[in-house]
Amino acid sequence: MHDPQKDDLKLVVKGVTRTFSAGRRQLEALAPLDLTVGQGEFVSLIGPSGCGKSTLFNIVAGVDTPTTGAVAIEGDWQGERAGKVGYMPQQPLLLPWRTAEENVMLGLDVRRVPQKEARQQAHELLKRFGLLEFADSYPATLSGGMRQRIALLRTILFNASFLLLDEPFGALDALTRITLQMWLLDLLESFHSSVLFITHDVREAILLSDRIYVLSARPASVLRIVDVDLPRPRRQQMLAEARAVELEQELILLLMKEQPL
Ligand SMILES: Nc1ncnc2c1ncn2[C@@H]1O[C@H](COP(=O)(O)OP(=O)(O)OP(=O)(O)O)[C@@H](O)[C@H]1O
Repeated sequence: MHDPQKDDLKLVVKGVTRTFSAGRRQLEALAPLDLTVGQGEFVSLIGPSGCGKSTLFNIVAGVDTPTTGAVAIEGDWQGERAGKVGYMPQQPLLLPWRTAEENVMLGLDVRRVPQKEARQQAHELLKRFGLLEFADSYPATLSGGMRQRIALLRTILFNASFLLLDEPFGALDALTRITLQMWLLDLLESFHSSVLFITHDVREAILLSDRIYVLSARPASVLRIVDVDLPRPRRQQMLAEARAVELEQELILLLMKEQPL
């Protein structure tokens, strides 16, 4: 499958379905699903629990294959997926025997960057994003928010150009979450990354995204595509402005229809 008109897109998901076999039962996780992410775009997926978001991520990352349909990264429908995306799963594992800096270096180790260069790059990144004082700390001594920052830097060093982030702030308290949202925006601005992002938090999706795909209950299909027409750079206070409140209401109403009682 080849569509030259879509070659300038970072990601094209076309007619993707995924059906799991659970014993003699068939479990349909994804209905035919289409979505795109443009170069440098931040796109969020929001939908009810268990609708199939992580399944879609696994397919885009190349960890799983679709039952039907296809995925293209940078216009390439056939090629190997692995290595083309920086994928941060819901519970990213930091290696407990490695310091924060050595964990950040992992993204480069996988790409076989020489140790000295990897350490230098990791060090620079920790410094640029305000984490240098934690460089020699082990994960067990870091707060949840700090661990997520380290995991995000590691993902960026693996592949900064296209990131799949599966609810990276889901387990954090509200204040830490807000701080990390702003930190992430700063990070992405430096790298001009394209991002596909999963969240359950409507306000988070509005603050960060250019576009939001609202997904139905399982099997996931696209209910609506919402353009977030708020200016950038984004600031937390914008969420109180009339347009943001309007978007929030629109999204909540859509999601409530999909939520089982
Ligand atoms: N390997 C598998 N075998 C069988 N069923 C699976 C498999 N992986 C996922 N599922 C099922 O597919 C459905 C979608 O799961 P998925 O984890 O993609 O949802 P999700 O939207 O990411 O959920 P959440 O929002 O809770 O993280 C669920 O019913 C899940 O039980």
